[in-house]
Amino acid sequence: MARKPLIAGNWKMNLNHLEAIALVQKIAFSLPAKYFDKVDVTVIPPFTDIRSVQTLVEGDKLLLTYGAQDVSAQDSGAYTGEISGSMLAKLGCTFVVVGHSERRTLHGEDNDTVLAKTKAALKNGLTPIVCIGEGLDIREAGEHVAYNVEQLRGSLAGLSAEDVAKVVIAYEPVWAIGTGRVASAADAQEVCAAIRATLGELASPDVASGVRVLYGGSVNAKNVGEIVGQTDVDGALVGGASLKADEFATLSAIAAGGPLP
Ligand SMILES: O=C[C@H](O)COP(=O)(O)O
Repeated sequence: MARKPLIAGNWKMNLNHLEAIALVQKIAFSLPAKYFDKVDVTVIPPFTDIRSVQTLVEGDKLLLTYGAQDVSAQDSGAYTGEISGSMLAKLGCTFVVVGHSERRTLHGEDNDTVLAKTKAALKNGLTPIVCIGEGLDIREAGEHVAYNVEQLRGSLAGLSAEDVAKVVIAYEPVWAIGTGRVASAADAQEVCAAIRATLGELASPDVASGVRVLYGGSVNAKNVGEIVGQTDVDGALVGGASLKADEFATLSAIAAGGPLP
């Protein structure tokens, strides 16, 4: 099944709502409509920026989409500081990142939490970008494939095949995030292929062939071409390089197969 590449820019805790508007305007200006036939491009700003991004995207009829970096597992109620899936859906979000390694590590999110958040996203019509990835110790021990398969199984446990078909998976080796140390294209392919095979077991080979599997970790305009050129890599979850309009537009264009903007 042909899978349209997805480039998702995770801004993390960067840019206020005014800076967000400026960045989205610049990206939209740098990436003309013709590219969007061949690549989906989304920005994932902090919660406080989303309403401003929504107003801009809807007002100017931009073709890029947007999402959130996290979602509560709960529907509503006494959960101070949490943001629900229905709130994000109301803001027109397409995607929500769940289980990013920074949430797993810094906020103690385990697979059960990630699964609950994945379900909350699906329940509200949001596409979860479910993140998995191994630390350096696991990689050096040569246990990275088994580790990622186990994390994937835990994060999607019990989902119906119909729901598995709706998710995006992001493989982000923790040692490659924000370090400038990108996994080789072969490293990315190895794990992304194992992810797809596991999705086939969890749902069906047909479902697995339609799910987008992204790579994330120090992706930039120089390395994105080789990475998304791999059979089982369908795009990228981009951190640092997504904060620079020119670079993000360029790497999106490369993922679209060119030409450069
Ligand atoms: O969500 C994005 C990833 O954590 C990658 O971040 P990075 O591109 O800055 O390494």
